[in-house]
Amino acid sequence: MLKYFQKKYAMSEKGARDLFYAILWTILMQLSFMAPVILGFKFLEENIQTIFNPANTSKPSIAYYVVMSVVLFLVMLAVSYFQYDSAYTKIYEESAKRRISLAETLRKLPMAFFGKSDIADLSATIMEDATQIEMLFSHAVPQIYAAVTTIFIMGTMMFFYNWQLSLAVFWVVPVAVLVFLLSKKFQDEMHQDLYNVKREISDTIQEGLDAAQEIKSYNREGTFSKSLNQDLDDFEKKMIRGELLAGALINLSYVFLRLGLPSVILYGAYLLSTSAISVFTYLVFLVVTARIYNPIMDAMNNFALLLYLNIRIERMKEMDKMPRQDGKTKFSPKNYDIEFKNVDFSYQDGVQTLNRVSFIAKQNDVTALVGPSGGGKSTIAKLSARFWDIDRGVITLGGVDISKIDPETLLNYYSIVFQDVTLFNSSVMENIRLGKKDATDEEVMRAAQLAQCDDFIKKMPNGYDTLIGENGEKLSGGERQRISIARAILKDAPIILLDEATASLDAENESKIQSAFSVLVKNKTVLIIAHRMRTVLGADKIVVVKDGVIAETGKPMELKARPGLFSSMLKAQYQNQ
Ligand SMILES: Nc1ncnc2c1ncn2[C@@H]1O[C@H](COP(=O)(O)OP(=O)(O)OP(=O)(O)O)[C@@H](O)[C@H]1O
Repeated sequence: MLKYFQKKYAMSEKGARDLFYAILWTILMQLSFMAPVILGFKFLEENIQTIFNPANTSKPSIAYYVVMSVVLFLVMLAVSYFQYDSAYTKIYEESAKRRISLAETLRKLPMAFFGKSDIADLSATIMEDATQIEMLFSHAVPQIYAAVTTIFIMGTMMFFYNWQLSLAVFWVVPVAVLVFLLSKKFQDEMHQDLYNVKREISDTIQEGLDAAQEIKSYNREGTFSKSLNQDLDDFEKKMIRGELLAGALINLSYVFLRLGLPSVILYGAYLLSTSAISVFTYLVFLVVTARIYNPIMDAMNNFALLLYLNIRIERMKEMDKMPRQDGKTKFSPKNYDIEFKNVDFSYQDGVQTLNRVSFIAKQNDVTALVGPSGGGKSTIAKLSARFWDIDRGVITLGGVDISKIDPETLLNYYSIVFQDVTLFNSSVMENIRLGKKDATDEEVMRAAQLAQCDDFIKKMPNGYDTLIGENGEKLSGGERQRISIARAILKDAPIILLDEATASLDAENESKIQSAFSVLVKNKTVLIIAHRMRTVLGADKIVVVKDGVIAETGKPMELKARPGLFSSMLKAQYQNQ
């Protein structure tokens, strides 16, 4: 049973055990709530017998019923407390743990996962899905199991008491359940459909927010909001249509359930007229029938909710199954050479991006990755810091296979200066301090000076305390990159991954960035995606990448002298200048 819960509802072992206890206590609670009714009937039976049969002088003991009532009341209180504790407190604890574990999973997922499922979707899974599932396990699941068990127990007792009247009570249940199940398939499809549309809409909104600048600059606001409105309209129509149809089917099954009471009234009256049952039995069945359908309806409602949430649980299982990037957190490389040995890599199955890539980027050397666009330069640079895990071959840092090292530990050894610099809406000081959390203000300022940031920062209204706006929108491209270089200088990691700016910078910015680079790369292992002649020719080693394979490697002057891809690229660039 516990294993079943764990697997079916993607729960931890403790969570499954807590759910089991929550169900058990809910059953006990429902049974304890029935006990006073039974006691009441017993009391009535004894009194009615005295009314109908005056010869029977045995008086019921009032004291007995008073004591029993008090005892039952205390039992009900105690059981309710345990039910509440197990169904709410414990289940909410599980849910909090589930959120933390999802967040932990996210941290350990390879970057590849984030390409496929975007952030809006992931945060929806963590917050929204986890909240819905929390509700489900604290309310719906214990109630479904408890209702089914309680009704089974009550039904059996009633059949033993009077099987004919019990048939009149229960014939409606299988019919109603059948209609309900018929709607299940339809509801499943509808929910999956709606859920997908909803995800698409949040994706569109997220995309719109991310690309707000582009949408504005290309005057595409009208088109964007038109397509969003269209999606929202579709969603609304689908939802109304789905709700109406599902609602109609569910109501039909409720109508069947409601037919139970008239059946008991009519059939009971008939049995009474033939003296097959006593007035008391008739009364008992009328009272019970009036009450028994509500828990059945609740169970069906909860079951519908469970169907809806199945899709969410499946998605959580999907995330749990993703391969995680783990590894040792203790790591001491003997040097900072990066070596690729026969590395194969693909972003998607069937499309090989890198094919048997082998080269060494030596410590204290600048290794330049050059080659045509789309050849795989950025991929190589990112793989060297384990942004993704490779398909075949090995990448080592100081002789240690990086796939065996925890990604966060590994990243401590890298400074990454790419074009897509992420800046935060806080002060310039804090943005640079990101390179080294505990750096003093003096250290930050010194790094900024070395990265040639000092002059433009001092011109800002509040100097280092100026807020630089969401993603640094108040800064120019060259200034943003210099901030990111300052971060890297502050971090002072032994390996530098650099993506040289492709956008044309003005002469002043260009020369400042060059001097900032030269400070940054001193005595480091430098892997640079190079676009400019000056950088390419100044490198210690060139690795030419084309269509995912290494076309040539060597010193710049050697390659220049030799006919090949590099020399023809050089010629082409000179001709363009
Ligand atoms: N996240 C990704 N998912 C799927 N495919 C990708 C991804 N990133 C890159 N690619 C593909 O991998 C191939 C190599 O891309 P990569 O960015 O490494 O080339 P590059 O040489 O750095 O190009 P450029 O000089 O234009 O930046 C390209 O075909 C690209 O479309």
